[in-house]
Amino acid sequence: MTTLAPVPAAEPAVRAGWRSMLPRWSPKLAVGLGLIGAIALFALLGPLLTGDPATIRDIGLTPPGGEHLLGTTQTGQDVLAQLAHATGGSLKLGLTVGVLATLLSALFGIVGTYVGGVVDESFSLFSNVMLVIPTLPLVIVISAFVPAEQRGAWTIALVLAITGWAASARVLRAQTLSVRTRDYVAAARVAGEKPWRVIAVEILPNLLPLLASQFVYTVISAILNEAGLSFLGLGASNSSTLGTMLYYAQNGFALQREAWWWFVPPGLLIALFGCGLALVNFSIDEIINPKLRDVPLRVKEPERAAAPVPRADEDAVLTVEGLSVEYRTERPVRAVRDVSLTLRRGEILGLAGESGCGKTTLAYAVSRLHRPPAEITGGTVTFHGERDEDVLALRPEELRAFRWSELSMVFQGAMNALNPVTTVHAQLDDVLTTHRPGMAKAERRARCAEVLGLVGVDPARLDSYPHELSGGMRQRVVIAMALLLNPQIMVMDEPTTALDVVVQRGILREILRLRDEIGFAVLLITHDLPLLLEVADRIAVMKDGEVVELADAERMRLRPEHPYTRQLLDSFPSLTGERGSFVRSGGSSA
Ligand SMILES: Nc1ncnc2c1ncn2[C@@H]1O[C@H](COP(=O)(O)OP(=O)(O)OP(=O)(O)O)[C@@H](O)[C@H]1O
Repeated sequence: MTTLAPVPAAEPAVRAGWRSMLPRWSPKLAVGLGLIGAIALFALLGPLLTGDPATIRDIGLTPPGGEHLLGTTQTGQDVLAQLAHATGGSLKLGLTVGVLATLLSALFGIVGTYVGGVVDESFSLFSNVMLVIPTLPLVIVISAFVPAEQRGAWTIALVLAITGWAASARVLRAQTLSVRTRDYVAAARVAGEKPWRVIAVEILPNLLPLLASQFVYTVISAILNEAGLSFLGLGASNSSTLGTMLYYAQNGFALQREAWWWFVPPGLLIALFGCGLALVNFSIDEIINPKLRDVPLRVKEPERAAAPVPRADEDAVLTVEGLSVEYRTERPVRAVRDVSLTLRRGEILGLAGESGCGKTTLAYAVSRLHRPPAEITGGTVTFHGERDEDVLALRPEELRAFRWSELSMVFQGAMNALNPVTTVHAQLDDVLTTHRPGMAKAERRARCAEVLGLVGVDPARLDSYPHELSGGMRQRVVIAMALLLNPQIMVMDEPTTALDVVVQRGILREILRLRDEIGFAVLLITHDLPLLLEVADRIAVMKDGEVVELADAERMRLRPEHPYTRQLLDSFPSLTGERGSFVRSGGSSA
């Protein structure tokens, strides 16, 4: 595949090596790391700066002030000093439980599932049993069973880890079952990779966001559960945690005595720490999934003043003028460069070119379906309906109406776009209820049956589910869906590539017939130039994001002008049955 040359842009600077693996610095990540860092620093340095938290003074329940920044407890102990020690205790306990429970859930949820058979069944049974045992009573029983003097922080951590892994293991098992059957995992197994490597390299990276969120959840619930246990007097006997602080505040009637400084700071710290972990967790998705790394989550489309281009040709239905699209990634790619095209009413305009030349990007941009990091950097797309409309300047509600009513789309692999759990009728009907709310039910059903008939599918199939149809039938249903509202333009990107040649030709013949009957225009994208020579009226050839030649199909077949068009034509078996030079010189059959 040809990849376009990166744009020689100065910004954004390319991050090299391992740094390119890191998520982009975002406000979320900064706030999350800031919160965790500040709390961890407070836990580390606080005890050194605040003195002994156990010192009893004769100034019980003093509100925050100069000498005691966070006031004192009932027995005159400094709340700030207690908070610093307790934060350290809670963080250690939360992180220990988080690590232990995550390891247990990974063992039972991932390894067991990957190994399969009896191991999976027994691991799954054990997880289920652990899941149905009510956690809090079990924790209370185990904690109560251990004598108070032996009930240290480690014992509590162990108890919480043992009771806290099962739910995560269930979730991980479900996800592992799904990932285990994916093609790339099967390919790794066939390639002879060892089981531990398949788990570590193929499966685990896909589960990391899940593991990370389970870890965050376990840490937070460990801190909260420990607070609950301490509250009941079953917490660690030899350590101070935020939970024990809350326990003593409760016992000292802090709430009734309006001593908010005793219980608000520990509660607030638990909430802030959870918030920080959750924010960092969002950024972990970016580390794992390269697709998310460069994509701004929210992109505000630039406001454009409508600049419709008057039709140059009486018959024009769509004019694309100087359109440029760029992928704003680490290495920006100018996928479409200054493309100008005119689509005439009722014509089939073919768009051909090798893989990666920008055909799909152009189709998405024309339909305004491009998503970040793709950005339209220049040009106009004008639809010539009752009046000329600048498609790139349409507001969201105008765009929604424009898309299916005036311009519909059939994209690569569209037959997989059908929802497997609803009938063909329900899916066709959805389009009508959205765009034609005034249409009666019987009328809608009749229209759905009519379009199915148009594309050569028996209307009796309306009540079938997609899995009950062949690939060719599903593809026809998708085309029927695109026809429902009688659009003036259909953008078809490789609409038949997944089908065998006979079905492919059948569907294309159907499209030609429908075009003759209904009169819509088609922008037909494919890298199959000979196919375009058969069905298209005019053909545009793209290379490296630019249209290098645009001509009538007949002229292009007989007298291709651009060397690249000639090369492309030569690379297919010729229409007269002889093989093209590319195939011959390659020495192998195409
Ligand atoms: N999300 C993306 N981020 C960065 N670059 C991208 C992205 N999507 C596509 N590209 C690049 O844009 C260029 C055009 O891709 P596009 O999918 O439009 O090609 P195409 O002609 O439709 O190819 P094919 O026929 O294989 O589908 C390619 O160089 C591709 O690597």
